[in-house]
Amino acid sequence: MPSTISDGRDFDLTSDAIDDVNVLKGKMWNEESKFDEAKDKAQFRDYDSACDRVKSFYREQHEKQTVAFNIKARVDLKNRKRMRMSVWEAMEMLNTLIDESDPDTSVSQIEHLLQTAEAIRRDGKPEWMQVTGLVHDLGKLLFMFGSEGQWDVVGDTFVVGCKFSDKIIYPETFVGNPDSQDSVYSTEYGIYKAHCGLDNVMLSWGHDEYLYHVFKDQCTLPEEGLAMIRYHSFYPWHREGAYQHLTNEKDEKALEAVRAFNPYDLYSKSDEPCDPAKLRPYYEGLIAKFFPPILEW
Ligand SMILES: O[C@H]1[C@H](O)[C@@H](O)[C@H](O)[C@@H](O)[C@H]1O
Ligand SMILES: [Fe+2]
Ligand SMILES: [Fe+2]
Repeated sequence: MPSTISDGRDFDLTSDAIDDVNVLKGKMWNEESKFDEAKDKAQFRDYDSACDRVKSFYREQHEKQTVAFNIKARVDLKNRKRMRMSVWEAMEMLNTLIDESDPDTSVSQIEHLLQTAEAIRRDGKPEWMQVTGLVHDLGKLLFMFGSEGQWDVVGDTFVVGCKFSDKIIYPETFVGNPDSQDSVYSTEYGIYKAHCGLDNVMLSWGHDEYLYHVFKDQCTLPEEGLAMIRYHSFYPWHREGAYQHLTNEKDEKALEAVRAFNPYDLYSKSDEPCDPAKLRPYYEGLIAKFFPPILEW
C-alpha cells in the first residue's frame, strides 16, 4: 500500500528498494563497465569474521549500555549547551570520525552519507528520502560533543530495560552488563507493557536516538524520514524480527520505512567514491527545502 507524506504525495516504500539492490547496481556497473568486483550482499555485516576492533567495540558497548546510563545520557543532552551550525557544516565536522563498529567501510563519514544519498537518488526516490540518506548518520557528532567513547555513539541498537534479545549481534557479551542480572531488567517485558510501542521503549543511546531528538522540531522531514533516522541501526528489530512483544500498529509503518531505507545505507558502502565538492550544490538545494540554515546540535 502506498503511504502518503505530509505534502500529500504518494510514494511506494515497498517497491524495488527492498528487492535486490545488487540487481540494480549490477545494471549500472555493466553500463559503466566498472566495479566488477562488487561485494555480494552476504559479505556485508559478517560479524563472525569481523576484526578484533569490531568485536571489542561491541563487548564494551554491550557491557556499558545500562538503563542507568541511558537515563543519564538523555538528561545530559537536555542540559548541555548546544552548538549552532548548518547541516553541511555538521557533515564536514563529522568527517574525521572513523566508525569502529563497522566491518564494511572505513571511508569517511561524508563519503558514506553521500554514497547513501546518491544510491537513493539514482533509484528515483523522493527528495525527502534522498536528504534523509544524506543526514542519517550525523548523530555521530555526539562523539565530538562529550560522548564517553564510540560505544555510546555508533553500532547497532537494542532495547534496554528488558531482557537483551539473542537477536543482537554477539549476544553472549551481555553477561558483563549489570542489567542482565537485574530482577526486573532481565525479564521478557522488563519495565514495559505488552505492545506499548517503540515510542515508549528506551533504545540504547547512540547516533540514531540523538539525531531524532535534534531533528524532530527542527526540520520538515516526513514521519517516515524521522523513523528511518531513529531506527536505522535497530537491526535486531528491522532485520531479525525481535521485540514483536513490545511493538504496536504505529511501528508497522515505521518498520516499512526503515526496511526501505536499509539497503541504501548498507549496500552503498561498496559504491564508487563521491566527490563532495561536485555534489554540494545539489544537496545544499535539498537541505534548504527541509532544514533551516542553522540548527542547534
Ligand atoms: O557499524 C554500523 C554503523 O555504526 C552504522 O552507522 C549503524 O547505523 C549500524 O547499525 C552499525 O552496524
Ligand atoms: Fe548509522
Ligand atoms: Fe549509515
